[in-house]
Amino acid sequence: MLRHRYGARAGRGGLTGAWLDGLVTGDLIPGPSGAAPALAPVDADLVVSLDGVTVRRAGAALLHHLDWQVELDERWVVLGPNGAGKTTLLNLAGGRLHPTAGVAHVLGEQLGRTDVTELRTRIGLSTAALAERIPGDERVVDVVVTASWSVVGRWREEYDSGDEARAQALLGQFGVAGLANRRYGTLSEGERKRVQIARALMTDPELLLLDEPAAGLDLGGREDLVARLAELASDPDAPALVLVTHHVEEVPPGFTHALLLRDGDAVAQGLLTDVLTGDNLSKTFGLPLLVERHGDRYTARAD
Ligand SMILES: Nc1ncnc2c1ncn2[C@@H]1O[C@H](COP(=O)(O)OP(=O)(O)OP(=O)(O)O)[C@@H](O)[C@H]1O
Repeated sequence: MLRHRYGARAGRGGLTGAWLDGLVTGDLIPGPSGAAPALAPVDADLVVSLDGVTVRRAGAALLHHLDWQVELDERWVVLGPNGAGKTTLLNLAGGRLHPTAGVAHVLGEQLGRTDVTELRTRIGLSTAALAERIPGDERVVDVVVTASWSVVGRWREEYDSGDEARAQALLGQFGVAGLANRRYGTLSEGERKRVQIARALMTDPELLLLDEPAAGLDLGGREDLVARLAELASDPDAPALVLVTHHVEEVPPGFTHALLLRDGDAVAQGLLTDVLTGDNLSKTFGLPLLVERHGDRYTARAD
């Protein structure tokens, strides 16, 4: 079992692992015997780089020839209707699945040519599928601390006081320190979401992927979570962030970029202020929408 090494992240200095040593832009990394050589990523600051990526399942393209790049200091929101391919994209960026076609690099590693077990230790992922696996009788602090060993459900793994202290601090960062000794199953949906994000941050990841973190929250819970994510987004030491949502109201201040997906295709992508327009959102959701910006927040309604 592979233990995460939290705190090992070397600031925001870029991906300077040995794999890049001696390589220049466009150099070829030798592939496995018989396989085509892989192109090195062009920029060491790229956290995610998709080049013509397609993901097919049961004959359907869940993602279709997608080009997308996330840099170290960027905070992305991925918006789109049900079935657009958002979770598929997060699972790809999280090293949970490989492209059917095209080339995907995550944290400098090419999917399909790297040990994803190692890669996953560098990525914080919070999805409904992972949340469903958390035992209801687990202590909240254990839900967070067990991320160190990539397990859900504390068993015989060993943790030291530093692990527990970090888990407590993260729970505090998300306003749920007082719940540390409660059973996870007794928490409200809003409290669970915050615990899940604290868990995803436990390993000091270089990339944090959040799938619909505000889903199921009431208005107060949503606003509280949006404020806490805005705080995270403004922290220069925070990992690169990718947040999936259906609602522009859930875009936290400080997020910098947006990708709009529909039926596995990118409708628009780039700077948030350029991308979150009525035209783009209307194409994405398939109905005429009016999008308004109020300071650093957005609203949308049928036009
Ligand atoms: N293993 C699979 N086999 C066949 N189709 C799949 C598979 N996994 C996902 N799909 C389909 O791919 C499409 C995209 O799924 P995905 O979960 O990525 O969408 P999404 O944008 O996250 O949707 P939602 O907003 O409803 O969560 C959906 O139509 C889904 O039914």
